[in-house]
Amino acid sequence: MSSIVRIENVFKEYTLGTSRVHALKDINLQIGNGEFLAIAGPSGSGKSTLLNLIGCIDIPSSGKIYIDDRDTSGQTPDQLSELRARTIGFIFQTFNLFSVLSAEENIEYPLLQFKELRAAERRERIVKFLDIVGLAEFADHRPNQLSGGQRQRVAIARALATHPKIILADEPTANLDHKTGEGILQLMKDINRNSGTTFIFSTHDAKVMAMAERLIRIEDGQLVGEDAVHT
Ligand SMILES: Nc1ncnc2c1ncn2[C@@H]1O[C@H](COP(=O)(O)OP(=O)(O)OP(=O)(O)O)[C@@H](O)[C@H]1O
Repeated sequence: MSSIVRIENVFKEYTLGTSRVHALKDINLQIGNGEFLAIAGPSGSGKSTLLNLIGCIDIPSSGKIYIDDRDTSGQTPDQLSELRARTIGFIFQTFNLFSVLSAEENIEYPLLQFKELRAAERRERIVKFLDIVGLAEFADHRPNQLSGGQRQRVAIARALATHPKIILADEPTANLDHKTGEGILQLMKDINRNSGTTFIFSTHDAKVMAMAERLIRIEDGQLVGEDAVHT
């Protein structure tokens, strides 16, 4: 399996007033194309920081990150945002949908940045991904007309619509009840199996961890172990 993400000797520090926070300390990690991987750890352990670095939302203080064999260090902000737009889809714990847009408009929104995509192709993708997440009948509903689980399904469709190689999900089930959260994880897993899209998600929920195929543990900014999960 080729690596879609390669992290080498990555450190991340934040300065807070006069003190320094060592959020990540010497992280080394390779993630294969098509993996379904969970990053688990307590609050403040560095999960979001790690996801933000993989997502090229932030850059390491030192060390290297390769995404799809591209070295992300030394790239301009424009090059990084292009890499992000074409390679990575994001799912957030708070869904982050536009409240004034319908489900289908939310899914279309990231597609508008790709000038080569014509309206007919955008429509095709909206219909396809609404169907995959089981919301074909809710196309014209706004977020406040949808349940939490349905909102996260719209967010999944939106993340998939750009055909990313990697989907990053920071605590995707944190605002959902257990049953709904498990449904969301199962949907992500089905999509991973059917499409080969790599999924990397963070969680501190044991039930969600149990659904991962690979589980890495982070504590106090360091990787402390890995479980192979058999599913
Ligand atoms: N922008 C920032 N400025 C200063 N410190 C930060 C910043 N972002 C994160 N930190 C610190 O870095 C450490 C790791 O935070 P991070 O958000 O990555 O943890 P987490 O595991 O995602 O936690 P949670 O589960 O609570 O979201 C924490 O000590 C946090 O306070």
